[in-house]
Amino acid sequence: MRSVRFCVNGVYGWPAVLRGWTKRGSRKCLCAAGAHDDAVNQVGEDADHDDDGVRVSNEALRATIRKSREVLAMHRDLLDQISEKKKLISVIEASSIHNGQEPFSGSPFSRSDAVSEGEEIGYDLQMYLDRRSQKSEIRSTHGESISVQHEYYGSLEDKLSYTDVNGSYSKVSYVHYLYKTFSSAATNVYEPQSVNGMEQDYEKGHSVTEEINDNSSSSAAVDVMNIILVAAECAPWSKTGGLGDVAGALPKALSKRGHRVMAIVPMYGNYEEPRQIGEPKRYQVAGQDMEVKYHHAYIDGVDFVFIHNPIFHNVESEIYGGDRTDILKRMILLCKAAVEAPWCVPCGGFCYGDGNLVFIANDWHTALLPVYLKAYYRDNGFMIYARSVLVIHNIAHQGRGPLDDFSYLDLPSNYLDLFKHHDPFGGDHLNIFAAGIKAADRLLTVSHGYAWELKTPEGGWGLHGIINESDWKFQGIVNGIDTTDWNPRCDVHLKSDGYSNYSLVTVETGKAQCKAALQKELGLPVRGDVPVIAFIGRLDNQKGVDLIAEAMPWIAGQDVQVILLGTGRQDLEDTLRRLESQHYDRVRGWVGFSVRLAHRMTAGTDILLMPSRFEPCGLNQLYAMMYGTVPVVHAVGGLRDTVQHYNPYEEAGLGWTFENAEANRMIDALGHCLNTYRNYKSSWEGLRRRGMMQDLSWDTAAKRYEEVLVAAKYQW
Ligand SMILES: Nc1ncnc2c1ncn2[C@@H]1O[C@H](COP(=O)(O)OP(=O)(O)O[C@H]2O[C@H](CO)[C@@H](O)[C@H](O)[C@H]2O)[C@@H](O)[C@H]1O
Repeated sequence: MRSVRFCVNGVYGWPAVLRGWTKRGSRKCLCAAGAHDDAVNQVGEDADHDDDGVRVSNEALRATIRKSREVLAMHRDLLDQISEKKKLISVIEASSIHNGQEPFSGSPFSRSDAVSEGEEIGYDLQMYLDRRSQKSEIRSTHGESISVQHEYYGSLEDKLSYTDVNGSYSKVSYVHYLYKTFSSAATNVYEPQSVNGMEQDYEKGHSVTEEINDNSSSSAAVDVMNIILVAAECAPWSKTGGLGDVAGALPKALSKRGHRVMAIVPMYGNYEEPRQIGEPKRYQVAGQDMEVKYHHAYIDGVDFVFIHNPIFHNVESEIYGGDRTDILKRMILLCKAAVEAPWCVPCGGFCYGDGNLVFIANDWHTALLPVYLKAYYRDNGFMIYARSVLVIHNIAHQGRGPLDDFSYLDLPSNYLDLFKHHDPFGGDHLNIFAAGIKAADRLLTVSHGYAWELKTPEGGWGLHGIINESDWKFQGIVNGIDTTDWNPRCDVHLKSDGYSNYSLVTVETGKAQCKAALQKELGLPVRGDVPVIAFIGRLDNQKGVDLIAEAMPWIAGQDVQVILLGTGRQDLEDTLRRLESQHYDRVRGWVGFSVRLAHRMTAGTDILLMPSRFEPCGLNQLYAMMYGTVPVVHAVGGLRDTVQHYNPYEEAGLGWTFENAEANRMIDALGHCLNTYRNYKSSWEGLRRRGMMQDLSWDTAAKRYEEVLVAAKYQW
C-alpha cells in the first residue's frame, strides 16, 4: 500500500521522521498544516507497530484527511479572494490607462506611503516583490505569468501612490492583499487547477507535497530564488575572519539582484535588532533534546535569522573553541535548525517554503546541511526541488573526528560511508567536509586559483581526490567586498580621532591625515615621509606572519614603520610582542581582534604585506586596494587572482607578488616596492589609483553566484 503524505507550508516534524528511521529505516512523513507535529507523532508512533513499515493506522489517516480538508478549504477560499482582487485590479488598470498614465511609471524601488504597512510589520516584502517583478522584466524570456504579476502589483502601487483610490478598499488594504497574494507567489502560489488537482489526488491518497513541488517547478521558469545562506559567523554580529565578512555581505548582494534571501547564523550574544519569530522548535543533538528559538531582523533586504540556544552562548570570542565534540554539537544544531527554517520562520509573515529554494552552506561547519537536506527530506520525497551549494573558504579545517562521532549526527547508518575518509595522516576517520562536498548539488570556492590548488595533493589537504571527483559541479568565484562597510569615502572608523574619509580625488591628503592619526594613536613617530607597512590577520601557519618575523632584521634596517595586528596561536602572539619590544621605535605588534584598528590601518598605512602560505581568496588585499594601500603578496590562491604584479614598463599592475612563501622572496618584492615608494612617486600614485578604481564590490560575484544557483536548480 502506498503511504499517504501531506504537508503544506508547515514543519515536517522531523523528530518523528527520525524516530521512523531509527526504528525502521526510511519513512515518509505525514502531516498537515496546523497539526504537523500531532499528525507526525501519531503516525510515527502508529508506524512503530507496523511490521512492513508502510501501513498507517486508520485513525491517523482519518485525522490527517480531516486536517487536509480544512487546509484545502482554506486554499479554495484564498483563491476565490485572489480572483476577486485580480478583477478589481484590472478595473483600476483600465481606468489609469484611460486617464493617460503609464502603467509602470515610477521606479519599482520607490516606496509609496502604502508601504508603511510593510514597515508596520517590520518587513518590506513589497520591496522584494517589486524587485522580483523588475527582475522578471529584465529576464523577459521567462513566461507570461510573471509579467502578469508585474502588471498587477507594479502598476497598482503606482496607482496607490499617485491616484486616489475611492471605494471600499483603502491603499493599505490593497497593498496588504498584495503582500499576501504575491508572497504566496514567491513561496509556491497554488494555481486553481492545481489545487483542484491536489484535492483529487489527495483523495486518491497521492502526495500533495509532490503537487506543490510540481507547481514550484512550473514557477521554476523564473530564475528568482529563495536563497538561504548558513554560516557559523556573520559580520557585524560575529566575526573571526573572512567568512564573517562574506556571510554579512553576500546575502545583501544577492537580495539586490532580486532574490528573497535569508542568512542564518548562531546567536552568540544578546543582539539588539533581532526579535523572536515563529514558534520554538526542538531538535535532537547527540541524544540531547534542545530547544531553538528563531530570532529575526530584516536588514538591507535580507532576513537575518539567528539560532538561539544556550549552546551558543558565551562562545562569541571563541566561536570554534571548546573540545571537538562541543563544536560538533553546535554545528549539528545549527544545520538542523537551518534546514527546517524554510518551514518555520515566517519572515514578514510568510515562510520561504521549498519553491526555488537553494541553501548556501559555508565551510565544514555547515557541511552537514546538504547531508541533512538529503537524508531528512529528499530521500523521503520531500523538498525534492530544493538544492544545496557548499562553499569552501578554507579546506584546512575539515571537521575531522573518530568514526564513533557518527552517532552524534543523527543519520541513518547507510550514511556512514559518506563521512568515512582515509588519508595518510588521519587514517580512517569521520570527515564532515568530505560528506558535505559529496552531498552538495554544487561546490564552490572563493577564487579560481584556489579552485585549481584544491585539486592538487598539496592544496587539497587530503580531500583533493573527492574534489577531483566533484569537478563537474565545482568552480571558483572570487569574493567581493562590502563597499558600504569598507569604503574610505564613508568608513565610520575614519570619522574621529584625527582620521579622515577620502576618495580617489582626495587620496593624497586623506591618506596622509589617516597616516598621521594612526602613528599618533599607536605612539609611533608622526612622519609623512616614512613608508608604513601593515599586516592584519589570524596568527596561524596559513598567514605566514612568521616569515615577517624572519625578515624583520632586514625590514627594521630600512627606514620604515611596521604595524602588525593579529590574534591566534600563542607562540605567534608572543612573536608580535617580541618584535614590538625589540624595535619599539618603528614596530607595533597589536595582539587582539579590533575591527576599528583593522579599518584604520587599512586607511593609514602605505603597504599591506600578505605572505600567506595559502590563501583561498583573501579579503585584506582587496580592502587595501580599495583604500589606496599597495599590496605585497605571495602569489597563491586568490592573492594571485587579485593582485597583478606591477609592470614598470607599461605602468600596469596593482602591487608586488612573490613566487615562494620564503622570507628572502618576500624581501625582494618588498625591496622593489619600497624603492618605487621612495623614488618613483608618479608610479606609486598610479598603483594607488588603479587599485582604487577597480570594482571590487559583490555585484559581479553575486551575479556569478546566481548563475551557479540557477544551474543547481536545473540539475538532477
Ligand atoms: N586581529 C584582527 N582584528 C580585526 N580584524 C581582523 C583581525 N584578523 C583578521 N581580521 C579581519 O578578518 C578578515 C580576514 O579575512 P581573510 O579573507 O583575509 O581571511 P580568513 O583566512 O579569515 O578567511 C577565509 O575565508 C575568506 C572568505 O572567503 C577568504 O578570503 C580567506 O582566503 C580564507 O582563508 C578581514 O576582514 C580582516 O580585517
